[in-house]
Formats: sequence, structure tokens, C-alpha cells
Amino acid sequence: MSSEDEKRTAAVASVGLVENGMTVGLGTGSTVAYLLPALAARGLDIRCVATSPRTATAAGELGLRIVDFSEVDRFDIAIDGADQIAPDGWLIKGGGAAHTREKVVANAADRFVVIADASKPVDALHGSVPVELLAYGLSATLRELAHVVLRDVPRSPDGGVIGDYHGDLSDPAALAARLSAAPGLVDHGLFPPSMVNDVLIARGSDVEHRVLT
Ligand SMILES: O=C(CO)[C@H](O)[C@H](O)COP(=O)(O)O
Repeated sequence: MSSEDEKRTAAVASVGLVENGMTVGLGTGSTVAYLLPALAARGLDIRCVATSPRTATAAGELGLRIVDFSEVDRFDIAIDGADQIAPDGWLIKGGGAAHTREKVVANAADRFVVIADASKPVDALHGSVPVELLAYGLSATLRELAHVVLRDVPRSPDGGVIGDYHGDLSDPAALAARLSAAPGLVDHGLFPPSMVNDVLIARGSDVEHRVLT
């Protein structure tokens, strides 16, 4: 089974967790792209908030009811993909640069569900961590953080500059605290295990369901 099939399998499994009347947060990415039609096919009476224009457009075209985040202060459930999933539940997100919005939605959700193909679980987080930076004072923020490489991509819908922090990821909690403490950093792609309730990982046609909190 291809990773695309696994993304679809995990996404389809997650829609069984959504019930009539729920307010649902929708993530961003290629795995979420499989979630949207599966969710729409259930024909539930739900309202959704999207974490990106891309997700909002796709969901709307499928007939899902998208409302503005200003109408919502919490979610019954939010479902999203991830770039890396560590054994202890730490995530790296933001490959699609939507991590700031995704974190706001995940944090406001009673239940945050991660859907992933078998390439996403890792023994240890590695590589780089997506960051969103305030355009104001960008040079000073880059100097303060060091090790950030800016991406050649458009700004976020909220005007943030997107980059990736390259450094030691062996202590995600310490790094998350250091990044969060930097003035000018809007948010980063390290999501703590305390924010994650369920992880659905498809391996072939099987789905492993990890329950975290
Ligand atoms: O954080 C994200 C976007 O900002 C995505 O959830 C993450 O990059 C995974 O994407 P995909 O489902 O395409 O593998």
C-alpha cells in the first residue's frame, strides 16, 4: 500500500470520531485532503473551522459548513496531520507552513486527533522545526535565534514570515521553551504531547490507535 493510501486510511478512520452537532477544527496538508471528502460523505450536521485558505476552499467545495474562527472559542474535535511523531507524543508540524493556526486550533480542541501514514512515526525528532516570524524586526529575530533558514514561500495568511530552525532537537521541551521565549517568533512547529489526544497511524490497511491524554 502506498503512503497516499495510508493517508487516506488514517483519515477515513478518524471521521468515525466526529458526531452530529460537533464543532470541528480542520488541519492542513495532503493527509487532511483525504479527510475532507470522507467527512463530507458522512453528511453530519457539523460546523468547521479551517486552518488554511486551502483547506477552507476544499472543504467548502465538498459542502462542509465552514464558519469563521471569530464565531467559535472551542472545538469538540480537531483533526490534522503531522510531519514527525515521536514515541513520547511530541510532534513536528508545519511542513505546509500552517503550524501557527494549527496550534491555536489544536489547543482549543477538547480532542486533538493526528492522522498519519507509516512514514511519520520516528524514533527521535530530527531535521528542522518550522517557525513563523513577525516581519517587524525580522533581522533582529533571525540574529537572536540563529540557525533559522527562511523559506522562499509566501507569508502566512496572518502576515508571518516562514522559516525553519536547524539545531539540536534532542530535548523538544527545552527547545520549544527557548523558541517560544524569543520575541518576534509568532509560533513554532513543536507540539507537546499534552496537546495531543489520539494518533491514528495507518500501516498498510491497518490503523494503529495511540491514545495519549
Ligand atoms: O503541519 C502541517 C501543515 O502545516 C501538516 O499537517 C504536515 O506538514 C503534514 O502534512 P502532510 O499530511 O501533507 O504529510
